[in-house]
This record gives sequence, structure tokens and C-alpha cells, in this order.
Amino acid sequence: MRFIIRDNAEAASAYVANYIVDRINHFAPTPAHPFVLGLPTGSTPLGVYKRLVEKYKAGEVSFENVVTFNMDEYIGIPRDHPESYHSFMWKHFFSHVNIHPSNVHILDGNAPNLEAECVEYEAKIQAAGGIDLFLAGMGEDGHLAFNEPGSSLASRTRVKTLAYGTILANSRFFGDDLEKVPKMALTVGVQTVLEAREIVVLALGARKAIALQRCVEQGVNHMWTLSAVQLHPHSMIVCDEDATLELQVKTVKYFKDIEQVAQAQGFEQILPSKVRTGPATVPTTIVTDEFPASTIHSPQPTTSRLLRATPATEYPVRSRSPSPDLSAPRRHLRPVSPPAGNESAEFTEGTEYTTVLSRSPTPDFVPDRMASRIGDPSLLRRSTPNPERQRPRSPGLPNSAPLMNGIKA
Ligand SMILES: N[C@@H]1[C@@H](O)[C@H](O)[C@@H](COP(=O)(O)O)O[C@@H]1O
Repeated sequence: MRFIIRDNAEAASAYVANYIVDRINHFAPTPAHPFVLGLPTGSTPLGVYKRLVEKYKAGEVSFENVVTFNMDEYIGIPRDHPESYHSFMWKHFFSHVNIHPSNVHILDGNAPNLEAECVEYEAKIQAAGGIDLFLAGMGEDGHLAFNEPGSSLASRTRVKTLAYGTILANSRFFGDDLEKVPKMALTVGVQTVLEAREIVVLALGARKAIALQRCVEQGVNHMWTLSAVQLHPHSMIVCDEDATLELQVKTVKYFKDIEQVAQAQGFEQILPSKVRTGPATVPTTIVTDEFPASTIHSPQPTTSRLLRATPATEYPVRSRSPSPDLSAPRRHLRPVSPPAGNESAEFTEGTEYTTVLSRSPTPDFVPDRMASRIGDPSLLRRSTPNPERQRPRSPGLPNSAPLMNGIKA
């Protein structure tokens, strides 16, 4: 993951706008091979949209062959409501550039069948060839689009109920009246974003500092859904100095050093050509048994396939025996013809199984305290969680007497 820090919001927004223009121009989109751009709303991208419009007007970029997909939309407010994301996008961006209205895609929060709307949206993304670059902002709680804390990292476009913190944060757009803020929205999923060929996140201001710290310095976490961009092979976060307030000095210094070293060496970190030009195939998550071969040349975010939950039907369903007695005989599956010398072979697809009775409990009920693996009886006692209670009483020795390594008793 690249991490670009600029002195202030203007410089960070300019960096992102220049980057997008550069990507579109290098891609050289045509009607048959358009550049597909994912877009956010919120106050954060306003500076980017302003600069993109300026660059369009200056003749530096054309949106003639750009197709867009917005991240999200409120449910239940009219499309022409001043705070709908439809209104936002046309007001701040689309009305000012040469994009074809038919190339603009924004979820319809008033669709008669919201679930169908979400399914169709994913299909449209696929039909467009997948998203080349997904621009994103970040919620104060680290949400990506409207993927609130606790969202599945394998999620796709769907209906979401907004978290109270988001309603509170967005109430500033609704006259600070919490009642006027929609409580639900349609949003692309985390997985939808991860399947873009490239992700660019913009984070501005001190109010994003905690979320940025969680997403950059801590692990991938469903409670800070933007952290999932760490799994993407071509993701970049661009922020201003204020947004770095909660980061460690060494983190900030390291990422600044990376940029300086690259500049001193006379190169920029560039994207593999397949990502820059867009491959013929649409990136999708493929679930295979093999561990994916990681390669920076693959336009597909291979790591995200690790996030896919495996359908429960792919494995034998554990018998729900009502018997709490672990020593009682239990039923389990065993291959009809087990491999030679391996009677306890694991379940393998395509193998014929028979039900057998045994006294072994299913694996997750094995009360293995490791101590049972140690042969020496004195060590065995010492290895139990509470040796004082479990040692045999010795005549003349008080119960509370300490043991010397648990061996002398
Ligand atoms: N659904 C949007 C997000 O996509 C956006 O990132 C967030 C941040 O908004 P702002 O940029 O105003 O802080 O707002 C909303 O919740």
C-alpha cells in the first residue's frame, strides 16, 4: 500500500486530481474500452472534483470515454433532494465535464426492489469491464463507502443501516437535524471495492486521524472497514498532515522516505501495465483450493479471495449430537477405503464415506491441555493449571506448602 502525505488538504487533493488525470490519459480510453472510475461523495473529494473540472476546462483531460460508478446513495430521500448523492455528483462534478449521462451510474435509493437494484449494480460493474480506479473517502469511524463498522469484508452492494456516528457526522448536511438524516443507504461492498484494479483513498483533517491510524498501523479489521485496502496490491492512501496526528512518527517518516528515495533514484512507483491499461478480463474473486500465487503483475486483487467465506456445504456438516458425554461412542465419517496407513485421513471431496462409531469426540471437543503429551508423571502434575490442588497429599506436609518445581511432592 502506498501512503502519500502532503502538507495540507489542497496539496493532497491536487495530488489525487493529477493522479486521476494521469491515469485516464495514459489509459487512452475509447468508447469500446472506456476508463471505469469509482467515485465517492462527502466533503473530502470536493477539492478533487474542483480540480478535475478545472483540468477538463483547461483541456488537460476528457471524460468523453469515462464510465463512473458511485459508491453509495441514501435510501428514502428523493433523487432531486439537495443532499442526495445524485444531486451532489451532478452539482459538483458531472454537470461541469463532458461525461455522457448514460455513462454515469449511481445507485437508486428509491428503487422498488432495493435488493434487485444492488444485484443489478454489481452486474453493471462487471459489464463495464470492472472498475479501473476506485476513489474513496473515509468515515470518521473508518468506514469505506457506507460499510459501517462490523460490515463483512467480503460484502457486496447491498442495503445498510447507518451507524449512529455516521448519522451524527452527516447531520451537518441536513441542518444538524438528526431526524432528517436517512437511516439507511445502498452501498457497494468492501469486496466490490477490493475488486477494482486500483484504489485511491483521500483522508483529510484531524477528525480522520484516529481512523487513519487504525487503518494504516493496525491490522485488517471489520470494525474499521477501510483497513481492508491493506489487502489490495494497488492501493494508495493520500492524506494531509492533520490526518496523520495519531500516527507514529516513524510511520510518517518511513512513508515520506519512500517517496524521497523514489524521487532521488529518478523513478516513481508505477503500476503494472495491465493495471494501467486495463486488461481484457474483468477482475473477479475466484475461490480455489490453491493458495494464490502472489504477483504484482496480476491486475486481480488476489489477496481478497482469502476473504471469501467458504460455503458451509463444501465440508461435512458436523453432527449435532445431543450427548454431552464425550466418552460416549459418537458417529463420525470415515473413508470407505482409507489411504494405506492413514486411517484418520481428513475429509476429501470425491471420497466415499461411511458412518462409524468411535469413542473419539469431534476435534473441537478435545480437551487437550498439552500436559497429557508429557510422559513424566511429576511433570504432568506440574503442567496442570493448578498444581497445588492436584498433587497428592503427603503426610506431614501442609496443603499450602509450596512445591519445588512440582517434583518433590
Ligand atoms: N458514504 C460517505 C463516505 O463515502 C464518505 O467517505 C464519508 C466521509 O465524509 P466526509 O468526506 O464528508 O468526511 O461520508 C459518507 O459517509
